[in-house]
Amino acid sequence: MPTLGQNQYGKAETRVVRVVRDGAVHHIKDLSVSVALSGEMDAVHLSGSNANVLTTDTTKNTVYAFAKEHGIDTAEEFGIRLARHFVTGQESIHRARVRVEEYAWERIETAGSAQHSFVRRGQEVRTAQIGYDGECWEVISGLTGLTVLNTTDSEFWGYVKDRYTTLQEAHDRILATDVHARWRYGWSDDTRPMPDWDHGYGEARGHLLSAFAETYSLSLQQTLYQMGARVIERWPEIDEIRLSLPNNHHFLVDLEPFGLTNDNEVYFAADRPYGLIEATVLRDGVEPRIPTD
Ligand SMILES: O=c1[nH]c(=O)c2[nH]c(=O)[nH]c2[nH]1
Repeated sequence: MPTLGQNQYGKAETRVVRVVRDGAVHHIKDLSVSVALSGEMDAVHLSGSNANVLTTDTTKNTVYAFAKEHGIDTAEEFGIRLARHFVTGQESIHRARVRVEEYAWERIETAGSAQHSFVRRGQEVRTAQIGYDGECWEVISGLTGLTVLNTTDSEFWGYVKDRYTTLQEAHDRILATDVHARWRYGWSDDTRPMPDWDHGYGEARGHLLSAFAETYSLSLQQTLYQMGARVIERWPEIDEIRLSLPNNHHFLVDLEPFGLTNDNEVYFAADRPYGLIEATVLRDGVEPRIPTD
């Protein structure tokens, strides 16, 4: 009989919006929560007994009930509360992974006094992944869709040239990317105080942006390393960071047919294909744990 390998189950992408009404001033949290549980699940796969199964419908309901009962402070705190509940609440469940995406809303400031209108903040999404096995915690926070661009201080030359190479060397190019970053906290033991998740997010985001802006880049790879290294050097709570950076190519348009020069002024922004530059940056002596895919 073939062997059952790794398995997990749960409700994916439960969308929960929690409104807190502080008089006329309202606050909003908008999350997508994906739960994956694993444990003693041989029987459900092999014999069809559901006796050990906490249903995915229940995991969805728990997300909504916890939003009401405990509120949503940070994505990380909410994920930790859920993971703890599933692992400690059911004997058959040994491990929980909770992934959270948070969509940021900003208040629309108006002349009047209304405090209940919001606008989505760009494409940026905050992410958190919580792992818990009943003993150790693993918190990987991050962001996607943070789009950045430098109009100078970027070169790319001196690369391998084979018979298929046509790329022209660039001594002053646009460098643009959509930052996808995941960073892993050293915190894993809940007898120790938890990091301040919101503060950590602000620190990591700020260091990523300042390193992107301040690096004179000879390749996106070099910029990536500088961004990751800056987070590791400046934020001691983070042990590992993985960055995935698409190279959003900006090609100079040939204006010669129109009798015009193009002195690094007019570009064609290509959306695909794109170079994809990915790497992990680690604190010295730390083992990598963030998945590479
Ligand atoms: O920063 C870059 N790194 C590359 O590896 C690469 N390859 C390429 O075609 N353009 C670029 N730019």
